Amino acid sequence: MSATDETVVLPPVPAGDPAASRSATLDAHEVSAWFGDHKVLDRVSLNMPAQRVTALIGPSGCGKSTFLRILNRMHELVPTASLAGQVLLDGSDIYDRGRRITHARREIGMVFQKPNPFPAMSIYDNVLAGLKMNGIKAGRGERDDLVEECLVKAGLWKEVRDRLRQPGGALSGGQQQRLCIARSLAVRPRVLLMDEPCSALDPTSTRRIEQTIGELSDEVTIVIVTHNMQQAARVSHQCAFFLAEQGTPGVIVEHGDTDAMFTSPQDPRTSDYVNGRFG
Ligand SMILES: Nc1ncnc2c1ncn2[C@@H]1O[C@H](COP(=O)(O)OP(=O)(O)OP(=O)(O)O)[C@@H](O)[C@H]1O
Repeated sequence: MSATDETVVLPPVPAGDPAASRSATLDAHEVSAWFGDHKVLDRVSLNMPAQRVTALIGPSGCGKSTFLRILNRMHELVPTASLAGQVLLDGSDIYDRGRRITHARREIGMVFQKPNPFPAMSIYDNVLAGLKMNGIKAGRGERDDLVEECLVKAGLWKEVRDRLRQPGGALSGGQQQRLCIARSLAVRPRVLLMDEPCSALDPTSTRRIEQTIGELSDEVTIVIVTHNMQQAARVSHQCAFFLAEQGTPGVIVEHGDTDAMFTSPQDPRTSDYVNGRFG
């Protein structure tokens, strides 16, 4: 990422209930994707409601990460990549020609599989790193408040409040991942995408991140890719089961309320997958 030429101000914390209002609904409509002439997703539609956690599940290679990256315009960073369809953020298409790519990425943040803080940069500066990249101005007092706000929300404040000037790289893996979540939150996104955020973490750190996801879900829409069925059951409100059968592009076989997907799936392939019979 690079600094942008636009200068914007930090979206205000809404008065009253800060949680309620920035979360937005994301709607994927008939999304198809290719790498070169290899089609990897075929007309995938999914509604990801505001203030809800949506889990994307399915075997390796079925297109979950590609779909996730399409949701904040990261797919187009791959030179051979192309796509069709629409992604609507509260009704407006993030791929509209008049819409800046930086705007989509600011509104729709991403947390990756491997924690990727800037290791030599202080914890404090790590949280604020996204502001500079997005050309967001904030005064000193505002920055201090924002660092505390985001670290509290990411569930890290109590552990680092006395060492904010120490390097981010000195934290444990789980703490680094929560620091990355805090960094994503600093630009006040409306949606947070998480691509297997716990796969590099131990069980204790994993449960701590899951707790953070639960705490955040009121204020930011969360879409998470996970291979861990217990995790999908624990953290998500709804699930979408992706599958790419015998070299065909990935599709959503079934989606719906998480409890229903796990207890009474409609499609036998979903049942087989959530019960660990393949994948
Ligand atoms: N940069 C790329 N260039 C070419 N093909 C790619 C690229 N990234 C992914 N693919 C292909 O797209 C298909 C979907 O991959 P994707 O990573 O989205 O699946 P996934 O379900 O997230 O898999 P996993 O669970 O293993 O991460 C696969 O066939 C993969 O090989």
